[in-house]
Amino acid sequence: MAEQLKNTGKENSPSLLEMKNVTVVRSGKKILDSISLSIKPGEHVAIIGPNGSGKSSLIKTLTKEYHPLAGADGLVLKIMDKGTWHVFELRKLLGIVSGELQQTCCRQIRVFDVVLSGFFSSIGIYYNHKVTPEMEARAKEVLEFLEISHLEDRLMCELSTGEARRVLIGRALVHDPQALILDEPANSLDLKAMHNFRESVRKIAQSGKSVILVTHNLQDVIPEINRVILIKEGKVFRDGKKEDVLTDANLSELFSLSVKVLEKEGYYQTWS
Ligand SMILES: Nc1ncnc2c1ncn2[C@@H]1O[C@H](COP(=O)(O)OP(=O)(O)OP(=O)(O)O)[C@@H](O)[C@H]1O
Repeated sequence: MAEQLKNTGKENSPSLLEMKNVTVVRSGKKILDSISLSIKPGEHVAIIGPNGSGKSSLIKTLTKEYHPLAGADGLVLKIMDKGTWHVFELRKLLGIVSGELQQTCCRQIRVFDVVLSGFFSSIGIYYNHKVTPEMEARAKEVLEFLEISHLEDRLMCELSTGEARRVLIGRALVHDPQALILDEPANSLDLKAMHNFRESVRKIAQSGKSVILVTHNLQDVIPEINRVILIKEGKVFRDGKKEDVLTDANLSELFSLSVKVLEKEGYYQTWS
């Protein structure tokens, strides 16, 4: 407990996420190796690592797609201070946007229905879903907030990658989750789409919701993020204040490549 408080400095608030000694084995290989980290509600964090370092596996462990090795010494995996969650409850608590989800959602479904389906952790609305006027009003509010109301009647499969990514943020936000988790959010976005996407994420971060960004690209790290966790070979390699962690030495060691880090107006870039 004392260790956890020392990490955050916020003595009385519960953790949004808490992991201690989390190890995940798939196909006989340790893909997460004794991960320990704690994230407070409202904190904005970037989780950065090279391809195959374990970033997506970390998210899948949070959403219970992957399970930690039972019996590890001092194992803790808690979300909002609770160890046991129904998987649907959990998905509502954490709004998740990933490339995988985008592929799954690329169907003949109306944008408005995709956003509404965030209430049901489904993709699209089905006969057993009871959509209330309050839900519809909230979906409209979210579309407005993200400045994509004009897309509401379009079909998901007809949207550009950038448009679809913002719709999925809407789906993730509609049920007012504690945190928005973005897994490789800016992949395949062009300059303008990336700019629009970042502006939407900045607005969400400024609204007080936690933003947890998982990426291998420093350019995705919005200025509101002030903590960075580096993941290497399934382990936490560095964890701390953005300006202390995003250094030439750390990034060179992380990517096993001589890298220079450039910072401009709150945004970071690497040069190798
Ligand atoms: N279900 C699985 N079965 C076997 N190996 C897996 C499984 N899921 C992940 N892995 C392996 O675990 C390692 C970490 O994968 P993960 O997808 O978490 O990496 P990542 O950091 O998200 O990579 P990327 O940036 O390429 O998406 C990889 O070596 C991957 O092949």
